[in-house]
Amino acid sequence: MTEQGEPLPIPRPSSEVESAVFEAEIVDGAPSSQGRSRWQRFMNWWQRSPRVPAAVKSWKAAKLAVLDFLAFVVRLPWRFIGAVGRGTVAAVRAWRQWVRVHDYRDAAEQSEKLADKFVEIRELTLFRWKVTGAVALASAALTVVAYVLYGVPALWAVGGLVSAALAIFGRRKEGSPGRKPVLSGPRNLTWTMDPNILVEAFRDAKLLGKDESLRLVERAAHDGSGWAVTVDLPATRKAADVIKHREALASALAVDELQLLVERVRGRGGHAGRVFLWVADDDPYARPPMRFPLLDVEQWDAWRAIPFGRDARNRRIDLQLVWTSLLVGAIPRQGKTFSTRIPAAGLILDPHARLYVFDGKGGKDWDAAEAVAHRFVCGDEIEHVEAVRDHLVELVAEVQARYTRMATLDDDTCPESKITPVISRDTDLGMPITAVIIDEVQVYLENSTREDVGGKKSTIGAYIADLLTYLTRKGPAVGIVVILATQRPDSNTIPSRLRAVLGSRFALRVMDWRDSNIVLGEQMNTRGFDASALLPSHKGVGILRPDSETGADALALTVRTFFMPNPEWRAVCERGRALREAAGTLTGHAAGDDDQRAVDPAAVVKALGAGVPEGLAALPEPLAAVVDYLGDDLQDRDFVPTAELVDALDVEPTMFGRQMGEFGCQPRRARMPSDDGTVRQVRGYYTADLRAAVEEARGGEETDDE
Ligand SMILES: Nc1ncnc2c1ncn2[C@@H]1O[C@H](COP(=O)(O)OP(=O)(O)OP(=O)(O)O)[C@@H](O)[C@H]1O
Repeated sequence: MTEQGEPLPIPRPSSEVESAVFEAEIVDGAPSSQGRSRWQRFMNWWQRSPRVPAAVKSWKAAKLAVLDFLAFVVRLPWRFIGAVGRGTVAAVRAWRQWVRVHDYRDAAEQSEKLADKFVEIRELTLFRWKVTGAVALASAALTVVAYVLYGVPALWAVGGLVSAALAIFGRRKEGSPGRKPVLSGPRNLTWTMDPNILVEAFRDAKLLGKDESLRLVERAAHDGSGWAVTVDLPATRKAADVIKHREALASALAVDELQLLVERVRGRGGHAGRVFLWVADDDPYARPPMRFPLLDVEQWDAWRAIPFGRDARNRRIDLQLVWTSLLVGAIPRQGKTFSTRIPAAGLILDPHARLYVFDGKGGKDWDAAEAVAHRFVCGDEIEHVEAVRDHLVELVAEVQARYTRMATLDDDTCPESKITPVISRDTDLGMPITAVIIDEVQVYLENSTREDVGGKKSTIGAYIADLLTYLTRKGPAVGIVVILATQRPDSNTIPSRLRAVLGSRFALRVMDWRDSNIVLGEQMNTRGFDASALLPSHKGVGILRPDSETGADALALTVRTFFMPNPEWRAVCERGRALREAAGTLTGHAAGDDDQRAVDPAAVVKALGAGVPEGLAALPEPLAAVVDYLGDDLQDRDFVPTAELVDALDVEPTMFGRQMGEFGCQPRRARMPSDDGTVRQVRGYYTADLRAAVEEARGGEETDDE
């Protein structure tokens, strides 16, 4: 793939499958319809007939068969020697057991009659030794006679017969104990030569049963910097389970799990049981940093997916931003700011995109963006937090205004009451793609300064969370893109109602699987994606879960982001400014205009309040999310099962239980009718307890305030 090639949002597991499709589609010339139909009938029969060997059904199959045959011929001598060795060991073992009368001895031992049978066993042992001696002498005599009569060829013939017999005796057979060395050699890469080892690895990883096997769709081939193979699982097994148990499979194949890529083959040529495996030759992420491709382009279009990084197979992964939003989470120093600057750079290089850049860290990571940002705040003092709040209020009002304006546009200009590329670039309409990029967003969200929002007591942090939730939920349709980066993605910091609407997620290394799930979504670790398994040395490497709305069909993938150090970032920002100056789109802070637009705060609060119950903004998480979810049910229902809340709020059950406990809400048992009409005991919360906790939380605030 070229650096400037078409975007590759979803890694496609096998180009082989694709090429087969193309071959079938290219039709050269047009034979007469009768001739063609006869030919087609013949081809149809040829392809489908079970009597025609698969190897002669297509060029590809024939090529594979020839390759298989050549590989078989090359491996034959080694396999023969191996089989003779195994046969010798097995034959000696069998003879030893026989000569020592093991079967008889064991039977006597089990019936506790060993002492009675001692004499018999001894006699039998002696007899068998004598037979062994007689056979050995007879064989030796026969060999000598053959040698005398026929010379050296006789020795070769005897040797050949004996070794063939041993090889047959020692051939690999399923379930033949004693033929397998206890300590088999390292498995890594041996499976590329012998598919049986791959099958064994699947069995060891408990992905196949004892009597099940794999079907090789494409034999192992070196592909890029690793080995690739495509297999079909037995009908009862799912590719999703292999992805889930990637770590077990990596262990069975004796490679680091970061080296093993497992993908389900989807679409044409794929099905739910077809798995593509790729095993990197070495650590695919321990390579020199990769230059950001957009450094070489003059300008970019924010509507196009932005080159974000490369996966283990070095395929470019692009990130679609319009219509979605992004949450980046990681522990410090893993590359959070650097990876957030990648999508930001794509937007900066589009002169029609407008940027709101807020940096809660207050360092110099983002200061170059000041030259292009419509609104810019850098710092964590109260005046900075207030400025962020005011800019977001302005933007919420802008979203409302955009919806109103869009309703007046004719169907040709605005066919779906959604922004289009044409609308976003029309300066008269004033609806450019607008990105809100906030680094260390927790600084603003955690600010607990009291704030009166529409006559109700709240905090600035909670208000900013509400504003961001609104922008993330309602903004995409009118061209708003929200990008948030944080080192604390827990539900106390980023309320679950905000997290739930952030479509794309990117988790660099985090402390444990819980944190990983908080960024990537519930249960992602059990589906094989855990950002705590990334190595500290893997800076800029994270798990990307693209928004399903953007058409990505991979659930998530590990990506090494492009690297853009400060001088290059600065150059991008300067180019963005020059582009805006040329296009006449440099506005706001960058153009020296920091005046806030006049906004009706009541209208904004009303907009936020739509769908948000009274006083919700003042409630701490996860209580606010519970109240938000229950709505009128908080009064109407008596009891809510914990499972229902955990499911609806997308929260981690243990942490949720602990947090609810802090508000005095302890889970209790209640009897509830289930779907099948039976009554079951379930754990959950009485709404009376929840209402009391809400009262307490609000009352507590008022007391604090006094
Ligand atoms: N894609 C990358 N490739 C190689 N190195 C990278 C990459 N991204 C980041 N780094 C390195 O990781 C270091 C930390 O990056 P960054 O400052 O973005 O981390 P952070 O998570 O934002 O840290 P903090 O939380 O302290 O702000 C950088 O100094 C950079 O050298």
